[in-house]
Amino acid sequence: MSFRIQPTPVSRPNRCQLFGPGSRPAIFEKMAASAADVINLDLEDSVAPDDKAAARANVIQAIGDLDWGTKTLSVRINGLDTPYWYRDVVELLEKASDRLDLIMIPKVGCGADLYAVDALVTAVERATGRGKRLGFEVIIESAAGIAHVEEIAAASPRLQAMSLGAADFAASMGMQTTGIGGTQENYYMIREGAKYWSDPWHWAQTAIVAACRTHGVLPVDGPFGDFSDEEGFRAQALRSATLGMVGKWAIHPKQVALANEVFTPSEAAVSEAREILAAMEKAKAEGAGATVYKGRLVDIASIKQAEVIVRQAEMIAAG
Ligand SMILES: CCC(=O)SCCNC(=O)CCNC(=O)[C@H](O)C(C)(C)COP(=O)(O)OP(=O)(O)OC[C@H]1O[C@@H](n2cnc3c(N)ncnc32)[C@H](O)[C@@H]1OP(=O)(O)O
Ligand SMILES: O=CC(=O)O
Ligand SMILES: [Mg+2]
Repeated sequence: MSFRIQPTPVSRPNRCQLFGPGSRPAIFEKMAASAADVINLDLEDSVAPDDKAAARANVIQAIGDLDWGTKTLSVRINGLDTPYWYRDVVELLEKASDRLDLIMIPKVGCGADLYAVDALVTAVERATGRGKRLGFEVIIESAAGIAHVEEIAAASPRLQAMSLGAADFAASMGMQTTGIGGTQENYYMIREGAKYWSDPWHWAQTAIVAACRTHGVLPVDGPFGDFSDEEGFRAQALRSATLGMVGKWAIHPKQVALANEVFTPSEAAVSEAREILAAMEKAKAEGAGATVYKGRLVDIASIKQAEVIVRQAEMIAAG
C-alpha cells in the first residue's frame, strides 16, 4: 500500500518504434512513410565508427527536411562510454530543427548517466534558447542497467520511455546466445522427456515494467533480430503486451504491422472491457462492489483492469 498515486506516463501511441541507421539516408523517407508511431534514427550500434560524423549530419538534415507527420521523432545517441555522445547531443540541439522530440540514451547503467545528459541538454537548451524541451528515452541493456533500473526510471523528468535491449543485455549478462530476443533453444525445463521452453527475458521485462509504472515511464520491448520469423516476433510481442509493455521495436519494416497489431487492443478485448465497466456500473447502482460477469468475479479492481484496455484503445484512436 502507498498513499502515493501512481504517475501516468505521457499519453501518446508507442506501439512500434522503427529503427534505421543514420548512415543510410536512402531509407529515411520510407521510415517517415511507415505506420510506426515512433521513429528512431540511429547514431549508435548500426553505424560504423568511420561513419559517425556523416550519420550525425544526415540525421540533422533529415529532421528538418522530411515530413515526419505526427510521429514521435527520436535519435539514438552514442553511449556515455564513447567519445561521440557529447557531440551528438550538442550538434543535435544546436543544429537540428525543433521537430526532434526525443533522444534515446543507450546502455544507461545508473541514474547519474541521465543526470549527466540532462545537465548537458539543459545547458545547450538555455544557451540556444531552443523552444521545445527535449525528452529522453533509455535502453536497459546491461547488468548495471537492470541492477539500477528503478533509480534510472526516477532519474530525469525528461524521461518518457524505457526499452529492453536484448542483444547488448545478453552480452553484458554473459548469456550463451547470439539470438536477439525470443525463444532460446537451451532455456527449457524437462518433464517426462518433453521439453518446455521458458522465457529468459521475463524477469528483466517485469523489472522494467515495475520501475516504469512506479515512475510514470512507458515500458517498451526492444529488438527481435530474426525478421523472417513473424510468429516468433508475434509471440514475443504478445508476452510483452501481457506483462504491461506498450510497444516493441521494429528493426525491419516487416515488423511494423505486427507490432501495431499486437499493441492495439482488439475490438473483442475493448468490448469485453466496456461490458465489465457496464456490469460494475450496474453493481454500483445496486450497492454492490462485486458482481459476476460471464461466470467470473469482477470487482472494483476489474474496473481498473478494464480501464487500462479502454484508455489504450482511445489513446490510439485519438492518434
Ligand atoms: C540489435 C541491436 C540494435 O541496436 S537494433 C537497432 C539498430 N539497428 C538498426 O537500426 C537496423 C535497422 N534495419 C536495417 O538496417 C535493415 O532493415 C536491415 C536489417 C540491414 C535489412 O536491410 P535490407 O537488406 O535493405 O532489407 P530488405 O531488402 O528486406 O528491405 C526491403 C525494403 O525495406 C526497406 N528498408 C530496409 N530497412 C528499413 C528500415 N529500417 N526502415 C524503412 N525501410 C527499410 C529497403 O530499403 C527495401 O525497400 P525497397 O523495397 O527497395 O523500396
Ligand atoms: O540496442 C539494443 C540491443 O538489443 O542491444
Ligand atoms: Mg544495444
